Amino acid sequence: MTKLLYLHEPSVLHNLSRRYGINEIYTYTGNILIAVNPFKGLPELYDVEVMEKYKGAAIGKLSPHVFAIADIAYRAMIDEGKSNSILVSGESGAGKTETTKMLMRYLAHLGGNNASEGRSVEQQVLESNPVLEAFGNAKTVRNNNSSRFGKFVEIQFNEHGRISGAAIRTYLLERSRVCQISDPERNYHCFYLLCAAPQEEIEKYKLGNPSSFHYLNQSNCYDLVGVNDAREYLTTRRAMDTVGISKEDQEAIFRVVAAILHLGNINFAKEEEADSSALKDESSQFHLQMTAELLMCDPHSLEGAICQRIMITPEEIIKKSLNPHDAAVNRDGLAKTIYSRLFEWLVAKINVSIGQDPNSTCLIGVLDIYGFESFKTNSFEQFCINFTNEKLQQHFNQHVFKMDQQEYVKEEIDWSYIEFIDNQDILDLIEKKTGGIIALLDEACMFPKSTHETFAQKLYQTFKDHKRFIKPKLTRADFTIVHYAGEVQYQSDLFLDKNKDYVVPEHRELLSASRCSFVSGLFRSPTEENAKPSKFSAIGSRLENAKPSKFSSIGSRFKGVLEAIRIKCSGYPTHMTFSEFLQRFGMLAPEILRGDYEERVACKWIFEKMELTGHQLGKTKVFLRSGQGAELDAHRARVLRNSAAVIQRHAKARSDRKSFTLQRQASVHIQSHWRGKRARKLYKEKREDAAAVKIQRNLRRQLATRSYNGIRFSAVTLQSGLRAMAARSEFRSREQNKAATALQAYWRSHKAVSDYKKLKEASVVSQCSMSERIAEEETMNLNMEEEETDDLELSYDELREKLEELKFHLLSEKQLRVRYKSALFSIV
Ligand SMILES: Nc1ncnc2c1ncn2[C@@H]1O[C@H](COP(=O)(O)OP(=O)(O)OP(=O)(O)O)[C@@H](O)[C@H]1O
Repeated sequence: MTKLLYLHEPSVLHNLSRRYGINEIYTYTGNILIAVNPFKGLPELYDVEVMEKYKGAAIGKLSPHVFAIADIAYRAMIDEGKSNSILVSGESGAGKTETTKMLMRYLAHLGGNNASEGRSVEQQVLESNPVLEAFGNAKTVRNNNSSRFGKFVEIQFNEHGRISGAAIRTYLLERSRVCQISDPERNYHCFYLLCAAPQEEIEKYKLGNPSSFHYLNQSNCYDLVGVNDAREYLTTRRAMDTVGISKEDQEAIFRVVAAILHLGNINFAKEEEADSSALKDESSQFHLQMTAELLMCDPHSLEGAICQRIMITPEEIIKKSLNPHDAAVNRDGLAKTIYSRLFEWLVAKINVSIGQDPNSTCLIGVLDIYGFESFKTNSFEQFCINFTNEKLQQHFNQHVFKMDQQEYVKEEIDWSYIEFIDNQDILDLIEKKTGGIIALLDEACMFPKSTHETFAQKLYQTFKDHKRFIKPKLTRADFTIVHYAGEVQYQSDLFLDKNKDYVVPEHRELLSASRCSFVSGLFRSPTEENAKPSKFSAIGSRLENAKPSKFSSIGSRFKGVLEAIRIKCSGYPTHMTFSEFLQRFGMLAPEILRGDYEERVACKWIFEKMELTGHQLGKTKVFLRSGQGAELDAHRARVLRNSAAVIQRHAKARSDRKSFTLQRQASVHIQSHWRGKRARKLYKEKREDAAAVKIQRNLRRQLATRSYNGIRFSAVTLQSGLRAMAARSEFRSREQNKAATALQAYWRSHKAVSDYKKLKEASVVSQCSMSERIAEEETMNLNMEEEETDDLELSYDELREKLEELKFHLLSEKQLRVRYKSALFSIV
């Protein structure tokens, strides 16, 4: 925004709307971040990756973002060891609460713990939100879940930059809402939640439809679109459990909430006696009974505390009856007191549950407070809110501008006075100890006879010539203040009642005597105890404490934004002493640092080297134009980055070398082991192979031997078989030969026998024939010669001899036969 060529409302608006059109909802204005509510989820804008990107990133390097603001606050806290605060401001519905949550999420991301021991602090802060919202938020015209209180969340860090505790402080709870609402708004969520509670609780507290209660039926809005009150009731109960509120305390809390609803239904009627009132009807009687029952106090005392007022005068104590109107105002006062005490109790309980770190060195505060408000009807709440914003604006002016200009004079630098809206006169008008609006209001509250009209008259009288105060025409009790952001007309009618924040003594007496320790405990705060009964702590005067320690804001009323841009562009927002400057930026020119130069000269040289112009060098300080600090920081970051790179390179090289050597050693070790193992394995394998070869060889040999033996055996067997066969065949053939020989012999002998027989037969035949022939011849011879008969006889003898020879031959044939038989037998 500070770089816009023309700086006026249209160009700023145009810039914002163009950026909004491309979902760039954030815009920088110097160190202020303007956030435009997108009214739609942009989850990609807030995820963890985005957080990581913004971690330590130089401002302006990335798109403007709420994380960048949190990052600056955190880094500054770590670097300088100083606490920081971030102010989140804007009108209702602008997105303050959402932005606060984002800031806390980012801070938790940077400094969060691992939460190894139960829930982390940041988690507990976020978990307490539903409780705070149920009791401190309500539907307004602009926001269905509008926070009706200001909040300062203090996140404490330990020396290591880790979150070590947190505290929530609340401001300006809108008390009047408890008794008064206008259509279409709602009262605090908790009333509707309780009316939607489970049936047994409804019966226990004698509740019913919200429309039956005066404090709720002043508006026609009972339900919220998309919100289920019954479910929200259970969620709130669960959140109460988480925060550590016991079941008894929870029961007491809702009993008190129910009592307030019944209290609102107690109505009054005029008594016969002037200026006195009594309960209007039976219904009021019932509600009084119920209120007393729920608050566990005496119903008569309750009635007395509402319808009467005790006046303490130096002479005596007077009990004054109140008229019905005043009794109703008194009743509402009691309701508001109880409710605000209840809210304070819840905040205190949450703080105990979250836990503070007493040793915390630094903190980051996030102040979530309404911005400037101007409505059709502006009452005391708007007055307080606008006063707060005036104070914040003053702080901003002081911080950025007023103090600067004083410094310029002191440092004798060249500068021209820059006009700026100094709101000191408005602050004087409001808060001046004597005669300021708040002082006059407190004064009016102290006088029983004062009315808002007498108060207004006093204002008109006192400030008739004040240029920031206007008495509007045609009104008797309104007044207008010209705030830095514009004119606002206030209606003073409820100023007195709303400013009376003191607890009426009768109310305190009544409730501190409650049989319920929770209720009596609400009215037993040490500060209250010490307070004098006649004094009260007016809300208006208490506001002065709302001061953040350092200004770093997000958003502002539009006029404030323009003013901020203008101031940013015109002055010298950054100053630092020469030595601070040299300490921070000396590294940009180390050669100068090494020389023994005067500090001022050294600073000048650095500017020359960086080719920066527009700055100023005072007597002891350097004054930088807007953006020059960031520019120098960017150079410094570059030098640091480069140095860091060199250091890292060396460190990495060293550590790498070391780890390399170690690794090498280790790998050698491993390799040698490996080789040894491998060698052993190989050797083993070889041995196994060799053994296998040997076994195989042996086996083969065995096999060969066995088969050789087998073959030999077979051969021998075969041979012997063959031989036996041969022998047998030889033997057989010999036997056969023998037999054949025998046979032949036999055959021959047989043949010889047969031949012999044949021969014998032939010889017999021939002999016979011969004998016959001889006989014939002899017969012939005998016949012829007688003497030849003797010869024949002789020849017969001879024949007989021959026969004898043949017989001999026959004998030998027998022998042959025997021989043959024996030969035959041996063959077989
Ligand atoms: N950054 C955001 N992204 C998306 N929606 C947002 C964002 N900021 C605000 N909203 C929407 O706007 C609504 C109102 O925001 P929020 O309650 O934070 O306003 P507020 O300024 O705290 O209002 P009030 O002063 O009334 O409490 C939220 O409920 C949410 O829907």
